Amino acid sequence: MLDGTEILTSAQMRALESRAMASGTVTGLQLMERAGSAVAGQIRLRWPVPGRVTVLCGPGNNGGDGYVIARLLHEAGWRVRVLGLPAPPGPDAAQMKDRWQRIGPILPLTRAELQQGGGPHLHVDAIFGTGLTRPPTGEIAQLLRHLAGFGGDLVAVDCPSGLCMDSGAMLGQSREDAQYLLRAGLTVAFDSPKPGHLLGLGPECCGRLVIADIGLHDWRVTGADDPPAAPRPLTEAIWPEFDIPDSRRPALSAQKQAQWLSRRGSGRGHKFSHGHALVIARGIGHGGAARLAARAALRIGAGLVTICPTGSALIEHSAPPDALMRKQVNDAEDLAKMLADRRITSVCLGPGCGIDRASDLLPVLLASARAAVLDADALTALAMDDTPFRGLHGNIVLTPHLGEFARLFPDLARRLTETPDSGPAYSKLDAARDAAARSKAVVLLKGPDSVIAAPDGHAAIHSAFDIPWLATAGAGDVLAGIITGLLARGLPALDAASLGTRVHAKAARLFGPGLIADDLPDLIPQVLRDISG
Ligand SMILES: NC(=O)C1=CN([C@@H]2O[C@H](COP(=O)(O)OP(=O)(O)OC[C@H]3O[C@@H](n4cnc5c(N)ncnc54)[C@H](O)[C@@H]3O)[C@@H](O)[C@H]2O)[C@@H](O)CC1
Ligand SMILES: [K+]
Repeated sequence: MLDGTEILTSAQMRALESRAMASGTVTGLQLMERAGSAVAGQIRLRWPVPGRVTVLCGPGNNGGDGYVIARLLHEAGWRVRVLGLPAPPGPDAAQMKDRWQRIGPILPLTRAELQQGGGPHLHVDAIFGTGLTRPPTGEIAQLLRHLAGFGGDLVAVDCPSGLCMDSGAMLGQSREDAQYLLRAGLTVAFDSPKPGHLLGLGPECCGRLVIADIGLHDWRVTGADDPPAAPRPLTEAIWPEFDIPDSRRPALSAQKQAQWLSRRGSGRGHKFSHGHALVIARGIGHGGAARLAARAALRIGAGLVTICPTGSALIEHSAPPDALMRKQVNDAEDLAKMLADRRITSVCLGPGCGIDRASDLLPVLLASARAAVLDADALTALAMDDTPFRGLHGNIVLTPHLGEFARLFPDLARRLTETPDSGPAYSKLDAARDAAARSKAVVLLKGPDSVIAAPDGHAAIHSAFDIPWLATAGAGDVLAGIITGLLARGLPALDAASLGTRVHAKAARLFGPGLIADDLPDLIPQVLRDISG
């Protein structure tokens, strides 16, 4: 199984569809037929015995897809009831509506009508898709509330209605305290996942996400000679159930990352050709986090890894792994001396290191222009600085969780907590990109929906809602170590952060529930075997 695919925003998706239609090769009506047919096909695959279905059709093209689904399911022997609006939709959806009306009636799209449906059956939500721009109100809001509470089989067309496809927020509802959430068992989206499928409330609302090919691939971005309207920059989704299409990103694709991991070199390589990583530790009694990071850096393939506590704490690090080197770093002067050795290719600062020590060592580390991961206490130390981003550069990875992010970028974090009253709502993707542009470093904003963004706007989303057991003490230290090891091996920061996030999550998936952070590093070899296959 390969995992990783391009993500398009709603605007990028509309631009892609317009390019396809402008080419004269395909019409909007044909795209709508393909979209509806993809959803009907998924329904027939998963519910092979025709039953009863209510299709809820909204005012636009999402509703148009709904009329196609109704017709195709009717032809397949389903008993179909359609609820829709009296106002005429756009020309394509209007044609699809007409075709349905030759088969059956359209009942009012109201909560009262929905409740007339009788016993258990399937519901198809084709009310709003990428065109949602404001919170649903009035009768439709009432109906969505009812759908949210009813717990039957719900299939969403493109997305559950009310979800902002660019952010994963429910418009008009706070992220922390949503009043109602549609929870589909299945969401069939078209061409590419959108950020909202992967971020925020998206995964919870979408259920199983299927991306249907509707034949738009030839109009994707291909290279420098694309017209200016081309959708870019591209983002990458990393999600357990996707296949990788042939995506042409400047950053390494997941597939190329895997090839990079398994490259063998000339056979004459020595340990320094795989880099030398330093992991800064602290005084006595605080070494666990740094040891987790160092073990992970070794396992991901850094040629050498040296753990650097204060002199008094060296003894604490004498236990295995014996492959780990130890060297005392008592102060900034010691670190400067070590970094004079150009064979040291990356540094991990933060896990268990202490805020004061991180503050002391940061200026020397930044002045050395070394690739580095700044995690945990190093992020807090940065946030306490009057000029927190001075000296950061594109080969540094900042790895904040939301709390640390709020300390470093309070205004961006605040925007994330506001209740969105129009779309596209401000997303975690926007926040990570803004933070990367401001700090000039790569930002890995951690969570079940991790976003990795570079200062130039390239970004990846890693969705890991399926592994809640990864939220365990020390898991972040292991991730910092993995990324440090990849940086040591020479991988650019955006790729090191996205590949590191992927390896980390895969290790957690392999282990399953009951995981503790100590288990993760030793699972890395198996993950590497799996992904470089
Ligand atoms: N454009 C195309 O060629 C294709 C579009 N497809 C479908 O079309 C959808 C997008 O269609 P549309 O752009 O028509 O948008 P939607 O069908 O998502 O939205 C319908 C209309 O509702 C209005 N609206 C937005 N928020 C509202 C609110 N809170 N209350 C009431 N009305 C509101 C908007 O003005 C919009 O025109 C996609 O999600 C997909 O399902 C597919 O058929 C594939 C082809
Ligand atoms: K929908």
